[in-house]
This record gives sequence, C-alpha cells and structure tokens, in this order.
Amino acid sequence: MRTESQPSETEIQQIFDRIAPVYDRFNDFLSLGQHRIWKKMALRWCEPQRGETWLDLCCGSGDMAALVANLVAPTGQVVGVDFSAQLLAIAAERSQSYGSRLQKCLSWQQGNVLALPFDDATFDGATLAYGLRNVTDIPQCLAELHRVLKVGAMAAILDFHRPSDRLAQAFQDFYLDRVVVPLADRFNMTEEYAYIAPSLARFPIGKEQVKLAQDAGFGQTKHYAIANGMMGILIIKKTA
Ligand SMILES: C/C(=C\Cc1cc(O)c2ccccc2c1O)CCC[C@H](C)CCC[C@H](C)CCCC(C)C
Ligand SMILES: C[S@@+](CC[C@H](N)C(=O)[O-])C[C@H]1O[C@@H](n2cnc3c(N)ncnc32)[C@H](O)[C@@H]1O
Repeated sequence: MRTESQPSETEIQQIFDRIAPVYDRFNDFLSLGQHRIWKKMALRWCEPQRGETWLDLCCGSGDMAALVANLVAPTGQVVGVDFSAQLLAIAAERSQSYGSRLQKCLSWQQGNVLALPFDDATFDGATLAYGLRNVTDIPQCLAELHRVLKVGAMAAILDFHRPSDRLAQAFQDFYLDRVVVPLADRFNMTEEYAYIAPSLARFPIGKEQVKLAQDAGFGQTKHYAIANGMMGILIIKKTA
C-alpha cells in the first residue's frame, strides 16, 4: 500500500470542513449504515452509565456523542470536542432535533484534542470514533485522554483497521479505491476521500495501539478487530 507523508493539522481540519456537507450521508451510504452498528458495539464495551460525564473526542457531526447521551441521560453530560467548525455546526444543528432529554445532556466545544481544555480527572469515560487515525500525534492524544479521565474510567477508540486476511485486505483496498473515491469524485471531494487509504496505511495495527495506550499509562487495554478485520475497537481503562 502506498503511504504518503502525513498532512498537517491545518490540512486535516480543512479536509473535514470541506466534506462536512456530505459526511454523514457518505458514511451511511458507503458503510450501508454499518458504521452506526460499529459505534454501538464500541459503547457496549465501555458501558456509559446514567448520570456520568463523558467526553467524545473528535466528535465531528456528533453521532457518537448522541449515542453516549442516550445512555447517560437524563442527569449525565456529554461534551463533544472537535476542531472542525463546519462539522461542529452540523452536530449542534442536528442536536436541536433531539428531544429536550438528550439536548440537556449534550454540549459542543471547538478545540484540539492534543491540548484539551479540561482539568485532570474530569470525565467518567470517553469515546474517540474515527479520530485517532486523523490526529497528528497519537501518543499526545492518548496522554491527554489519560489526563482528563478519572481513575477507573474507560474509553473506546473505534477506527479503520487493516485486515490480516488477504481477501479482506483486497476487498478493503478495492472498496476504498474503486467505490469510495469514485463516489467522492462525483462531488469534487476526490482528494479528501483519497486521504483515507494512506492514513490507514500509516495507522498502527491493533497490538501497536495496545502498546501506545500502555505507554500513555492505561493499565487495561484490549483491541478487537470487527467487520472482518476492516474496523477495530481499542478498549482502554485508566487504572491509576
Ligand atoms: C464512519 C466511517 C468513516 C469515517 C471517516 C473517517 C475518516 O478518517 C475520513 C477521512 C476522510 C474522509 C472521510 C472520512 C470518513 O468518512 C466508516 C464508514 C465510511 C467509510 C468511508 C466506508 C468504508 C467501509 C469499509 C472500507 C468497507 C465497508 C464494507 C461493507 C460495505 C460495509
Ligand atoms: C472521521 S471524523 C470522525 C467524526 C466522528 N467521531 C464520527 O465518528 O463520525 C474525524 C474528526 O476528527 C477531527 N480531528 C482530527 N484531528 C483533530 C484534533 N487534533 N483536534 C480535534 N479534532 C480533530 C476532524 O475535524 C474530524 O471531525
């Protein structure tokens, strides 16, 4: 797989600001709605509880934050953080259509997950869906996540994964190159979606993610490959 040099933070921010208008529809169409299942699977492994305060890093259009809010409502809180103003605006707009029970639990903050604007030990748990592969400094992201979590807190990190099975790998390559990018091309977003494949080629595999989480101080770490190995969920717990 060809790998390219990593884009800068500004370039990544611009990618997501540009794809914001089609982001949700593309995800639903291109994953046949499966990405919503994958997000729910991630939550089943970190179990947000009613009344807790959770952080959704790289929240984008707010999908995952809304799922967590449904579990911590009515007294809990979920803070979605992202540096894309365009996707955050969509998250805020979409949350207006949720019932007041959820709306009261959700808040949105523009910020950089590599320098979170929260005190140490603030959150009971966290989610990070399709964000770790897009940050420019994975160890710093995991260090910030560890800092703002309470001891005993869990986090679920969902992202693409490279299958070990050659056939699944070939399908993933085919799908990204011959389905995803051509569709994006029809909306003048070729480069934005062509970024996925090299970002995946650079992305640490499951056991490497476990090591990175352990190096960041997480005492319990487990990586699950799902969707025939094309996606992965890292479950981590702050134990000290
Ligand atoms: C929700 C998903 C991807 C989010 C996402 C992550 C990124 O890093 C991007 C970078 C640049 C542009 C867009 C994104 C982005 O949308 C996963 C589902 C959407 C995927 C684009 C579809 C790929 C699915 C699997 C490779 C194969 C699915 C097989 C089967 C048809 C379900
Ligand atoms: C693929 S989207 C994921 C959005 C959402 N979590 C989801 O599951 O659909 C990746 C998001 O990460 C955000 N992002 C990337 N690097 C970031 C950083 N350093 N700080 C804050 N947000 C960042 C992008 O703006 C984008 O919204």
